[in-house]
Amino acid sequence: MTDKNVILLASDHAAVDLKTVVAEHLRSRGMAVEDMGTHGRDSVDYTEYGIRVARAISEGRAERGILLCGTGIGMSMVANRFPGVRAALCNDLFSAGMSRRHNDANILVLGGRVLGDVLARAIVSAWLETPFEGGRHQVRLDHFNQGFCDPFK
Ligand SMILES: O=C(CO)[C@H](O)[C@H](O)[C@H](O)COP(=O)(O)O
Repeated sequence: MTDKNVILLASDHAAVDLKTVVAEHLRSRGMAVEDMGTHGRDSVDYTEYGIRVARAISEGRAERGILLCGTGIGMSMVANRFPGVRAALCNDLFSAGMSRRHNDANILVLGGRVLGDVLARAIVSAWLETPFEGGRHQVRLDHFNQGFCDPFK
């Protein structure tokens, strides 16, 4: 069973400060946050923390997550390997909205060395508030579920 009101969060050391900003922003919006680490500024591997959130979303333990690393690139690479995960790296507002409207993204990825606090908060709000449009976009997402995008099928 998933809890729609819980957002899973994780980052590496490069984005741990922005993760705190994002967590406070989510709580101020009345959302519950499960912070899956890292919790300090010591150097860690983004892979270890990315899989925590991606696996939980893939297994249906929560509906949405937010991952952060220096650029967001590494976390995106990790998360999109998990079945059912649609992770979107959005370091701008337009992409954040579109990742929901067209891609039904269930993980938002942010770059802690790219974004300032104000823009990061705005991106998170846009991502939370924007609904999926369905229709032709659902047809395309179904292709993922049907193995259409699997290279060896
Ligand atoms: O994975 C990344 C890039 O795709 C992240 O930006 C990491 O945070 C970054 O590579 C960490 O770099 P560092 O030199 O080890 O701090």
